[in-house]
Amino acid sequence: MSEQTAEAAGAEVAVVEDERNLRELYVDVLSARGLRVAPLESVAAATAYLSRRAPDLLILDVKLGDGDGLVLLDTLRGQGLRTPVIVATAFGTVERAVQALRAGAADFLVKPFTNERLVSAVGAALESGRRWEELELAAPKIEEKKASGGELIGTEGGLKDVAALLPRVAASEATVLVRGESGTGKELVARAIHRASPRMDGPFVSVNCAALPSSLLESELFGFERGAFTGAHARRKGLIEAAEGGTLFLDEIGDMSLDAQARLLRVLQEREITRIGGREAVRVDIRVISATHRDLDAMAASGQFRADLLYRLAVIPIRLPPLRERAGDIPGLIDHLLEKHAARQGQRAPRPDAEMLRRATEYPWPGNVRELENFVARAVVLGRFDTESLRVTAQPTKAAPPAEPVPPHEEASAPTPPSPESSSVPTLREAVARAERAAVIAALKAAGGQKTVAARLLGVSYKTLFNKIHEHGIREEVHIA
Ligand SMILES: Nc1ncnc2c1ncn2[C@@H]1O[C@H](COP(=O)(O)OP(=O)(O)OP(=O)(O)O)[C@@H](O)[C@H]1O
Repeated sequence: MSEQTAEAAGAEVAVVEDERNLRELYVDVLSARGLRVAPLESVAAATAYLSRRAPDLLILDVKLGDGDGLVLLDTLRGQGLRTPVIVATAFGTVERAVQALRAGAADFLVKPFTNERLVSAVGAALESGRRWEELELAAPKIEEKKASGGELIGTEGGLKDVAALLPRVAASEATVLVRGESGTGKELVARAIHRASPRMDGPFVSVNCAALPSSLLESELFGFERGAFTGAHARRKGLIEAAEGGTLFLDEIGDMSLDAQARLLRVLQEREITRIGGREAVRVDIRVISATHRDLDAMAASGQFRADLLYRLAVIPIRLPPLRERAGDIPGLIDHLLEKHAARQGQRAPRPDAEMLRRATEYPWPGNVRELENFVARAVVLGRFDTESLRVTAQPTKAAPPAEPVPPHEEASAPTPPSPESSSVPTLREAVARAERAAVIAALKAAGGQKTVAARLLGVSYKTLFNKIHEHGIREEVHIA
């Protein structure tokens, strides 16, 4: 806890442990590091203590004389407790640990543990609590700029109808739900609607619901009042209020927790919000456009997404087709993207030849227009099309079945792409990528699809896991399978 001790000195740690010896051990070890320790022997004592005080860290035994620590943790989180929690358990199974992390624990200790393990877990949890506070209290990361965005190119697969519909959709105040695979242009469409709407001079606030753990997403969206939780030293407006007079774009809405969904439903019904920890309702004038690549109907049928919210979000549903369903649009898109990137990079665009166009239209583009755009941007930098990458990566290997394609541009951008002759022997880069992908999928499965939990199991940050999921093209079904 060396560096962290300085941060943590004087921090208050509440320890709920029914075994006296262990309680005393916590007090001895942690007080020696300059922490203030409140020993509590039961669920009842913990409940009474927490109703009066908000410690900086809570250490919670699972099996307590008068109850279950995880049930207590669940209740406390439900009541809005934001304090980081370490769960200590003698039942060192992965299931129990996963359960603890799912209930919102920052870490878990398997008994018996060493003093060093205790000290390092406490240091890290206090540090993460501090970082979390900083994150919460930092100036809001609001993307409040006017919506910029390109033209919607293409006509195939129903895109022509979408383009024809946009002006009417823009003129209305109706909520819009844009569905489509990743990279099909959902955000592009949302921005186009905003730009053509009477709200065009207002902000376009884009929020990626999958990029933040659910508790953070709620406070980002709804804001909070001073004292709503530890570290909420000042009132802060949320992103919904920041979108006042403009458009709120909720990307990856299928990743929103059920709690946040319930709050959002109230916003849509009543056009007002209540900040976290607040009582006063604040009126808001926003238009909501949301997007998802998930099957929200199936999620609603299985109770993972609120059906009543889905109806309200999808007053105007728009489906964007994957690029493989509109291969005829590919040459036009290539021209458009070449112009865009050549202008941006101040370079001359290479000219596409017939062979490249043939391969490009046959290639399935699992990353859709975004992948095509990366391919074109790379061509502008290189001064030539990396046609070979389309051929190599268009043939999925056994390790990357079509159901879960790995975005090929990752491999295509490798310094030494694998040669066709060596396809039975993976390069080290490929082998590492496969192992990494398998580990991410295994962790997501073990964590029941909860990314916060999976990230902890993998020993990486939430953001790293999020990036890896995208990098390896792991589909959402895998998360919850
Ligand atoms: N029809 C299109 N015409 C021109 N550019 C497009 C088109 N569709 C997508 N793009 C471009 O492709 C890139 C990805 O699009 P966008 O971010 O809108 O996709 P998305 O569906 O929101 O992706 P994700 O679900 O991963 O967030 C952007 O740079 C966008 O401008």
